Amino acid sequence: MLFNDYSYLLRNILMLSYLISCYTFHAKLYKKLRNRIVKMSLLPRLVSTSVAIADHAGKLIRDIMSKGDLGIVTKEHAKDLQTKADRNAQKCIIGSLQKHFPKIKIIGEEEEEGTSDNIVDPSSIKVLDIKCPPEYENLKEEEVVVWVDPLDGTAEYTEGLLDHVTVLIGIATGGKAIGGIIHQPYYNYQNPGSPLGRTIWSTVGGNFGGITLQSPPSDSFIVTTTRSHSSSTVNDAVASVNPTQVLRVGGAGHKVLLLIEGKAHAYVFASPGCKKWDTCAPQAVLEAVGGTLADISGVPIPYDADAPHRNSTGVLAVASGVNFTEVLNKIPEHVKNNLKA
Ligand SMILES: Nc1ncnc2c1ncn2[C@@H]1O[C@H](COP(=O)(O)O)[C@@H](O)[C@H]1OP(=O)(O)O
Ligand SMILES: [Mg+2]
Ligand SMILES: [Mg+2]
Ligand SMILES: [Mg+2]
Repeated sequence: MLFNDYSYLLRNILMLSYLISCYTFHAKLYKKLRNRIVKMSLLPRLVSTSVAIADHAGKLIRDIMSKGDLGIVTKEHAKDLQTKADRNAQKCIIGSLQKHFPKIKIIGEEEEEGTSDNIVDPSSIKVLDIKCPPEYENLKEEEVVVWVDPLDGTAEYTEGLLDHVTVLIGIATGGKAIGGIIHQPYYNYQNPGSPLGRTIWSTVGGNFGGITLQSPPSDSFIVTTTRSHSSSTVNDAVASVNPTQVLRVGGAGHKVLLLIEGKAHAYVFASPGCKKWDTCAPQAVLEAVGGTLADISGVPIPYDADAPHRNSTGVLAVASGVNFTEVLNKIPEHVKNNLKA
């Protein structure tokens, strides 16, 4: 009896010391990771944190779709939709960015402000191997503008074209896009067994991750453009660059991923429909891999806090290795002038 009591006590002591050592180990690891992220300069810290935030927003987007009540409303016109997923993802992204970076300027597509629910837990932030170009080593929060599109490809989301959907977080300073996060919440959704969703990140002049750069075929010229916001000017611009194939797909983020993965040579959108939150993150990711994105006349798009939200002069982008000027020179004057008017 006495022996049993002792062995019971001994077992409990061993168990308790095991639990304490596990706790101490994890607490030390957590502290080490936190210290690493706190010691990083602002740009890599903002990119690493935004990757975790975009992943979390992607989960919210999938949850809303799986529950089936999308809460669709129209905004400025019949083809300008908003769902509960756009609203909830925006609240999560803005709330989380404000909590971690209180002094940065954040401009989001939707009216929703950040809330304290669904804030990204610091333990979900992984320290990624992000290179900070030397000119941004001493960047301050007050100098940064973040353009947020909580759900790009809303029309396609409502129609079940789920791989067209992305979450876009674009980081800008001095009017330039310098970092981007593109999260594709439904990547692989048609390949059960493969990991669902992926996140691509970049710093311009630094590095990128989450995607493998591939060159488009050299014996064709594939153009990607809108599927849900077409017009005669949009179609004239596409025809003018003599495509061998036209991929009409949704979302600015999705189209730029096609350029990076070698599935298209150029993205041509001669329409004032895209806004700064549609292009900032895609531009930063595309430029980090050697591609180019500007307006339909080749003029750089400004990303300062006071820049007009609308990209009224359209979008023209090419994959890495494609000559931007050659494509630009084929865009007719009447297309450029239509957008200037
Ligand atoms: N006419 C428009 N009205 C509202 N949003 C537009 C319009 N044209 C483009 N967009 C935005 O730009 C993205 C890319 O355009 P498209 O898919 O037509 O090529 C769209 O997914 C949409 O972003 P969002 O879905 O975030 O509202
Ligand atoms: Mg929208
Ligand atoms: Mg968008
Ligand atoms: Mg959107």
